[in-house]
Amino acid sequence: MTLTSDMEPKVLILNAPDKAPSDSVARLKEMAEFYSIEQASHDAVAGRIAEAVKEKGPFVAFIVFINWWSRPFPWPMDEALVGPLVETGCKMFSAGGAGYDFVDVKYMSSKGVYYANTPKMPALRTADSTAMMILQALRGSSEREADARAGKWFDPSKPLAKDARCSTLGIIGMGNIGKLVSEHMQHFGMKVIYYNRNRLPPDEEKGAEYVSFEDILVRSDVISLHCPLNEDTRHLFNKEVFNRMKDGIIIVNTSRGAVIDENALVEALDSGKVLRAALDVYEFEPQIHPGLIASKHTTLFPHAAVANETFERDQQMEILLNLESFLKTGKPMHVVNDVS
Ligand SMILES: O=C(O)C(=O)CO
Repeated sequence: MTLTSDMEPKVLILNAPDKAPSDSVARLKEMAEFYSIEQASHDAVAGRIAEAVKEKGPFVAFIVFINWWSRPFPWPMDEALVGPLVETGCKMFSAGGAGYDFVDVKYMSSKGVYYANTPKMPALRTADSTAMMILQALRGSSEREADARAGKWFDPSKPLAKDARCSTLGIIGMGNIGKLVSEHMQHFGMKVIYYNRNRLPPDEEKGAEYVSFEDILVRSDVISLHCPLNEDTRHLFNKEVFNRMKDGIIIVNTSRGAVIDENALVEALDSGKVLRAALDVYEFEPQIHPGLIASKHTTLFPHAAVANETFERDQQMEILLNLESFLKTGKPMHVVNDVS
């Protein structure tokens, strides 16, 4: 759909884009009228949307400025939440996040409306943090730090750090984040193998070797997860799959918590099958499994791998670019479901 000049497009926003550069916001204000509602629970936001549609609609787009830390989330972004917008002609939805497991994309596609994510800006930060977490797990930094804080000097009888140069990294999911992690870790001398639904074109592999899922399990010393959460990947790592991995495997997860069965991971950490785990995401956020907190062999982040002082500015910009592209061409920049 292309917006014609005789239309005065209205855009509904959830929270203000308070970190985006003011000139980009001003530019968009010349292209559309904005109405905003505030973040709350799913049902409260559903009510606010229905009211806004009735009083100020119809809207052509709905964009959302919330980050991973501000609760309550209004998710899922489903028919109950956005139905009144869809039914009155809203054609584009966008929120921050490379992941979009909180969006009912099937519903949006069935209604011929776009969902646009922000794949680029989170990827840079998450890949940096993942590289740090892989190194931390290889070196057992949490155990070392706990010893130092407890006044215990270095004890070489404990398992020594693993050498990145002698280790193979298995990446599951070779999208924007997986590719950056592959490049980062090759700089530290790791051999990188990857599994993805489809093999990448050779010029995008950049030294990583495409292998089967089974090969990832049996050849990797470290496995880093970068796949989306969906029906196929929920509990991809379960008890039976952990058992097929090398003894002493290291698991790093900055994708989505539910890709791992957390009970099975805790069991595998306790038995030593998994030597260490470095995690940013959890099955039941914001709760962290008590077994992961109790384990000496975990490095834990509170879904903050993406967070740094420039992130919100850049993510808000990426959402605004989706909107700008939609207002100019009828199609957002980063569509997840190409309904055109
Ligand atoms: O971008 C995302 O999907 C995130 O979860 C950021 O950590």
